[in-house]
Amino acid sequence: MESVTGPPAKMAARREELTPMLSQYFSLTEEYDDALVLFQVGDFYELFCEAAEAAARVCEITLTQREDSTGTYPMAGVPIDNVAPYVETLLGAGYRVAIADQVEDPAEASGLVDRAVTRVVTPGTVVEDELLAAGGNTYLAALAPAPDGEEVGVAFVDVSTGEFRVTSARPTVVQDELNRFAPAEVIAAPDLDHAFDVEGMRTPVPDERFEPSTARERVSAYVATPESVLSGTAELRAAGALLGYAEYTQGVDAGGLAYITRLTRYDPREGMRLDATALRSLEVFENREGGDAHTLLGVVDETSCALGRRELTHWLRRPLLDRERIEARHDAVEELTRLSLVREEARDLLRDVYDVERLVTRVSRGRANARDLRSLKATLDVVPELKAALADVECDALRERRDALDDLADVRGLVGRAIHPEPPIEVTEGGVIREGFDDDLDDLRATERDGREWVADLEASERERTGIDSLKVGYNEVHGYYIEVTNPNLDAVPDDYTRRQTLKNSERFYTPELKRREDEILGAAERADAREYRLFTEVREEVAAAAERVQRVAGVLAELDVLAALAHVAVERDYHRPEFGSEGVHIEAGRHPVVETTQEAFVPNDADLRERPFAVVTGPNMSGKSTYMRQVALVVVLAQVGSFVPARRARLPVTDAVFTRVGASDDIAGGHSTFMREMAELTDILHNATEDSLVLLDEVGRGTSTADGRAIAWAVTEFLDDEVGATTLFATHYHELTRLAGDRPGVQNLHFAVERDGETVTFLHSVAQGAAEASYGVEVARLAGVPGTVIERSRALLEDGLPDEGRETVTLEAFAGGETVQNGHGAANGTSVDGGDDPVDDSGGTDDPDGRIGSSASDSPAVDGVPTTGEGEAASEAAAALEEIRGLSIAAMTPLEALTYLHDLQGRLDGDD
Ligand SMILES: Nc1ncnc2c1ncn2[C@@H]1O[C@H](COP(=O)(O)OP(=O)(O)OP(=O)(O)O)[C@@H](O)[C@H]1O
Repeated sequence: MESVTGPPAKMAARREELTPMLSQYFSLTEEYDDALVLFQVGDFYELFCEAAEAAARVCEITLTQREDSTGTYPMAGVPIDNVAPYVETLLGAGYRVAIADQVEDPAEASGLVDRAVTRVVTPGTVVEDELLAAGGNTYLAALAPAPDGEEVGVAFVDVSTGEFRVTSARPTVVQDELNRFAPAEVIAAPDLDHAFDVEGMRTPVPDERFEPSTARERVSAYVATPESVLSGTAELRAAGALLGYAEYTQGVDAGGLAYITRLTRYDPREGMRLDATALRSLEVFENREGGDAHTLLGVVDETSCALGRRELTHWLRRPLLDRERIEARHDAVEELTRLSLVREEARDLLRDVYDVERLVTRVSRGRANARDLRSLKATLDVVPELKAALADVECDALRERRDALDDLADVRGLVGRAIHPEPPIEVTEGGVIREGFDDDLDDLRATERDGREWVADLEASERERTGIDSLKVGYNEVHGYYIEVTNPNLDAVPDDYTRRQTLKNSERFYTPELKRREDEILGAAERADAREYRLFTEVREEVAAAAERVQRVAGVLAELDVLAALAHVAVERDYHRPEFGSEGVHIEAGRHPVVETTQEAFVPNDADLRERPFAVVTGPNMSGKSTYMRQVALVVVLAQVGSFVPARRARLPVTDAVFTRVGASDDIAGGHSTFMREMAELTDILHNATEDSLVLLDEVGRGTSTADGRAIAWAVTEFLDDEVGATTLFATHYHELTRLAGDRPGVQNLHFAVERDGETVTFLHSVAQGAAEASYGVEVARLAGVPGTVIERSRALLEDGLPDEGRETVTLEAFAGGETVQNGHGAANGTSVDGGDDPVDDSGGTDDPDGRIGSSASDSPAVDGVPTTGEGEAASEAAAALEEIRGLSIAAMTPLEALTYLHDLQGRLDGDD
C-alpha cells in the first residue's frame, strides 16, 4: 500500500507554520500513523494532503484545495451523518481508519476545539451495525509462540459480541483454527517464526503488547486470575495482546471492554477436524462459486434470530466429538420434532429476539440509545414466555437450557419503567424517560406543560381582551413566543404589548407575562432534557452492570433457536436421528442435503462401509459419484453437529476428521499448479488421517500423466488401507484400481450404473456393488458425436492395447507443462496392463531426458499405420502440434474435450481435414 497514512510530508516540512487546527491534525496523524485519520470539522470528517488524495480516489469524493500561509494543499471530507459507507470502502481498500472527534462543545471551547481519536476502525474490530453482517461474526486474532517453539497460542475475539476464545496447539492445528474462524484481522508476536496462511489483514502492533508482563496485566483487567483460565505464556501473550489491541481500537483504557466477560479457553480437539479444504469442497458455508446459495448452512438454517444463526454457524464449523454432548443435542432435537406445537411456538417467540449480544456490547460501551434498551427489553420479555412454552419438556438438554434462562426481571422492570415505549433516536433531546419514573423530571415537564397550555389558551383570551379576531399567537426559534396583529388592527393593540418584530403586513408583540412564561417553559424544557439524559445514562449503566447475565441468556436463546431450527428441518425434510456405534459407517437411503433440494427426483443411496471401509467408486462422468461421496461426509458432519440426517437410517462411528481431496481444484490464483496443490492436500491427509477419520478422494492424480496418476492413486490406496485404516471413498477413472478389491479384504468396489436404450443413456444415479464397465469414456465420446471411425479405433485399442508398445512415444509429460516426472507409460497404454502387472512399474519408458518426443512424427501412436503426406511437411506439422500440446492445460480439460482435441489433431496430422 502506498504510504498515505501517518503525517503528511508537506506538513512535516513546515510544521512550525501550520495553523493550530492543522497542527492538531498533524499530531494525531503522528500518533495514529498506521491509519487514515478522519478529522472532525463541524459536520464533516476531513482528510488532508496525501490522505485526502487517497480517500478521494478510493471513495470517489471531491478533492478541494485549501489555502493558508504554508501554501495550498488538497482536502477531502465526508459527512459525519453518513460516514459508514466511506469507512467500509476504506476498510475494503485495506486501510485502517482513526476517527478523530471533537471532544469539546465548540460553543464552550475558549480557543481551538479539543479533538481526540475516539475509535480506530479496522477490519477485525468493527462494531458499527452498518458494517456488520447480521448473524455473522467478525473476528480479530492474535498469535504468540510458546517458549519451546513447539506450540502456538492463538486468541480470537469478536469485539461486537464479546466472544473471546483462547487455545494453544501445534502450528497445523492452529492453522485449522485460523481457517475455521477466518479472522478479518490478525496480529502476531514479533518472535513468531511460523508462517500462517490467513486472508485477513495483518496488522503490525508494538512489540510490548506481547510482552508477558504487559499481557498479564491486560488479561487481569478482565479475569481475576488469568492462570486459572489460561494455560501457558503463549496463551497469555496472545490473549493479552489481543485485548490490548482491541481496547486501543475502541478508544478505551485497560479493562474498558466490560462486555468481554466470557474469556474461554478451549481445546481444539473437542471438535471434529474440518479444515478449510473440507469446508469448501463440502460447500458448508459457501458454494464452489463463493456464493451462499445452495450450501449446507443455507439448507439447515431455519433459525429465527441472528443469535441463532451465529450459533448454528459455530456448530457447523465445529462438529462435536463427545458422544454424550452430541446425543444430548439429538435428544433435544428429537423431543422438539415430536412436540410440534412447542417447537413452533418457540420459533415464533424467538423471532422477536434482537441481536442482544451486540446490543449489550453497545450498552456497555455507552453507545446504546433508548431504542436499543427497548429492543433489549423486548427480547427479555420473550424469556418468560419461552420458559412457559418449554414448561413440559422432558429431556435433560432442553430442561437444563430452559432452567438456565434468567428472565432478568430487574433489568426488564427497570427499562420498562424508565424508558419511553417509543423513544426518539437522539438521547439528548428529551422524550426518552417515561413519566412517573422521576419526580423532579415530572415537575419540570409539568411546568413546561402548564406554560405551553397557558400559551395555547392565550390566543382566545387576547382576542377577547383586544377584540382583534385575527390575532394570532405563535412561536419561532429566533424570537420565541409572539402575538401577531395585522396592520389594520394595530390601533387596538393594548399598552402592555411590546414590539418584537415587524413584518410586511403585521407586527409581532410580547407581553411581560408571555415573556415570563416563555423563560419558564424554555428553562424547564432545557433542564428536563438534561435530566432525562442523566437518568438515561444511569439506566444504561445499570443495564451494563447486568451485561454478563444478559450474555448468558443470549447464549441459551441462541442454542434453543438452533435446536428448534434443526428439529424444524428434520420434520420438513424428513431427516432421521442418527445412531452411534463402533461398527463403521452404515447409511441407508442417504441423500445429499443440498443437491436433493435442487433436484426433482433425488435417488437415495446406501453406504455400507462396515466390513470394507475403503470404497473405490467408479462410473462415468455425471453419474453421481461426487454427490454420493459428499453426501456420506455431510451425513457424518450433520450427525456430529447434533442434527438429524438426510437418510432413512444412519449408524455411524464418531469421526475425528473429514478430509477431502476433491476435483482438480483450480488454484491458479494461489500460484500453485493444480497438481502441486493436489499433492499438498494429499500429503496432509496421509499424515493426519486416523482410523477414525473419513477421507474423500475424487480423481486423485488427474493433474499429471495417466501413468503417474494411476501409480499415485494405487499407492495412496495401499497406504490408506494398510497404514491408516480410515474410512475412505475414492472416486476414480483409473479403472484398474477396482482390482484392489480382489486382494484386499478392506476394499470394496461401488459403481454408478447407467441404463442404455439404443442411442439414449439414462443416468440412474444409484450406487451398486462392483466395478463399472471400463469403456464409459468411449461411450460418452460416441454420444457426443465423435466420428464412428475414431470410436471403433478407440474400442479396438482398448481391447488390444496401443500398438507398438515399447517404442518411443509422445509422453504425457509434455501435457503437464513439464512439471511431472516422465513415465514411460503413455496416456492410454496403461489400460492394457493386466492383472499381474504392477502399475507403479516404470519400465518401458522413453529415455529422452527432456521428455520430448523421439525421432519423427510417424513414431507417435496416433499416426501409426496412417499414410503421411510427405516427410518434411508432416514433421513440421507434428512439431507445431507438439508445441501446441505443450501449451495445453490438460488438468482444465474434461476427458471429452481432450478426446475431441485429439481427434482434431489427428485430422490435422493426417492432412485430410
Ligand atoms: N442421487 C442422485 N439423484 C439424482 N440426481 C443426482 C444424484 N446424484 C447426482 N445427481 C445429479 O447428477 C449430477 C452429476 O453428479 P456428480 O457431479 O456427483 O457426478 P460425478 O459422477 O461425480 O461426475 P464427474 O465424474 O464428472 O465429477 C449432479 O449435479 C446432480 O444434478
